[in-house]
Amino acid sequence: MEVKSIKEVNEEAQAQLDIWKYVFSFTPMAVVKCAIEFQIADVLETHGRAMTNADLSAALGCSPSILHRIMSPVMLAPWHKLSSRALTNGASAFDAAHGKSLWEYTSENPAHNKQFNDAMASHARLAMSAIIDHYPETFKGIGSLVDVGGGDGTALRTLVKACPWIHGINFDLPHVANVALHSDGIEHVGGDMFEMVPKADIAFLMCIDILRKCREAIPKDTGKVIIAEAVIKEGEQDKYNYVRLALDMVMLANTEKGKERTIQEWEYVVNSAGFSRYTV
Ligand SMILES: C[S@@+](CC[C@H](N)C(=O)[O-])C[C@H]1O[C@@H](n2cnc3c(N)ncnc32)[C@H](O)[C@@H]1O
Repeated sequence: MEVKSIKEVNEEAQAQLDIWKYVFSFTPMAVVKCAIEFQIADVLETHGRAMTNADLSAALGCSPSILHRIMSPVMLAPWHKLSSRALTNGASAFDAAHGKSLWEYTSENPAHNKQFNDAMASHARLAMSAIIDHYPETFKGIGSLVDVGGGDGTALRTLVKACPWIHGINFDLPHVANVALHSDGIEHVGGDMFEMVPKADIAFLMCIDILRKCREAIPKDTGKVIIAEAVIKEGEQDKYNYVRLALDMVMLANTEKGKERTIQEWEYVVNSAGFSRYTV
């Protein structure tokens, strides 16, 4: 395995951070558009004094937890918030725009499927390389690993290249698994993760909501689930928080239930799925 110096790792992390900032630079405008659509300024003006998140969401008829995410001070900076009728109904903004979920849309549009998978692959390449650089111990001694929602298999290709002792199972929806590139040491399996996850020593997730199924897929005593996800740090202003919050807006806009989570929310999700221990 190629070993990078701390300076190189830090420089790469900073470059990735800069790129994420440019990629997501549109999100404050989306938030402002939402604030205008909600007429938040008018609601506050009419109310005549400061409003709590609970009062404001009640006045707007929208979900308090979504409003809280949109109203996050870091994302808002000088302005305010986001939403749409679709969001208050619980469907994603993507659904509202296209009349179907992102996954239905990609399954029916091969060109968009390719574009989306390519975009995810760019993310996977960077994210997996960073994970391997920072946590090489995690992958020692693993026989098999299933990447749940693994897209075109780029994350696994990166992992198996660095750790050739691992047998990789790339699991995604059939329309994604069927067009994934062949690669030695990796098998592609198509299916719905809410129904079953292929058996392996380790389940790896860069997207979430199916922890319970992952728990069933791994050995009871020795199995692990590795989750590569952001942890939102409320009240803290470290240099990555902008990216985490922007990613949360992307989830809000494109998925029905997807979100980035605080450590307390992760704790709840992990405990609810029946896991007794976790390490962050
Ligand atoms: C946000 S992408 C993440 C891709 C990749 N893991 C990464 O982080 O770069 C989510 C992936 O989950 C897949 N997916 C969505 N719903 C699924 C389901 N019900 N069963 C299996 N895969 C699903 C999508 O096709 C997509 O490839």
